Amino acid sequence: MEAPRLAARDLACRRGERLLFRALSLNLDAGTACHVTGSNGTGKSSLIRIMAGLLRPYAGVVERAGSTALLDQSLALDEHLPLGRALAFWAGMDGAVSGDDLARLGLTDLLDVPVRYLSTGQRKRAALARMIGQDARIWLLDEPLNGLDQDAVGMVEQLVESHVAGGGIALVASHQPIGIPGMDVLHLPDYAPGIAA
Ligand SMILES: Nc1ncnc2c1ncn2[C@@H]1O[C@H](COP(=O)(O)OP(=O)(O)OP(=O)(O)O)[C@@H](O)[C@H]1O
Repeated sequence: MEAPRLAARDLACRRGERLLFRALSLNLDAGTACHVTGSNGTGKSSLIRIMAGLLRPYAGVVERAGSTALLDQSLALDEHLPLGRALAFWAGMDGAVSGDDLARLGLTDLLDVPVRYLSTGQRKRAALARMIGQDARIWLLDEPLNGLDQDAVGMVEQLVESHVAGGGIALVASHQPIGIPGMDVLHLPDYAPGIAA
C-alpha cells in the first residue's frame, strides 16, 4: 500500500471579502499528526475543508495521496433511523466499524436509539464510529473533542495516536489541547485587516 501524504504549498484562504490566511504550507507524511490552533474565525474549519477538497483555496496547492475521511460538525447519519441501522448504511459502502470500536466508543447500548435522540456527545461518538469504519489513511478532524466528556476525550486521543502509530496521518483542528506526543502545531494568526494576497 502506498504511504499516505498530505501537503499544502502557499495556501491562501479568502471567505467573503476577508483573506483569512496566506502563505500557509504544511507537509504531513505517514505516521504524523498536526494540531491546527487559532482564535475563532481564523480559518481552522476552512483549512480542513480545503485539505478535504471541499473548498477551493484562494491560492496555493493541496497534495493528498491516500484515502481520506472527514469528521466535521455534520453527522451524516439518518436522523430517523436507529443508530445501528444508520451506521449499517455506511458500512455497506465504507466497511463496518468493529464491535470492539463500538464498545470503546460507548455506543453498544445505543444501537437501537434513533439518531435524533442522541445527546451531543453521543452524536460525536457516532460520527467517530462512522469515520473509523471508513478505514482511511488520512483523517481530517474538525473539532473532534467538542461535546465529549473527559473519558471520551482521552479515547479520541488514543484513537488518533494509534491511527498515526499505524502509519496514518491526522490533521486536527481543535480549541482544546490534544495529548498526542510529538504532534506538530500549526497556529493560524488572527485576522489582519488589509492583509494583501
Ligand atoms: N461561506 C462563507 N462566506 C463568507 N464567509 C465565510 C463563509 N464561511 C465561513 N466564513 C467566514 O470565514 C471565517 C472563518 O471561518 P472558519 O469556520 O473557517 O473559522 P474557525 O477558525 O474554524 O472558527 P471557530 O474557531 O469559531 O470554529 C469566519 O469569519 C466566517 O464567518
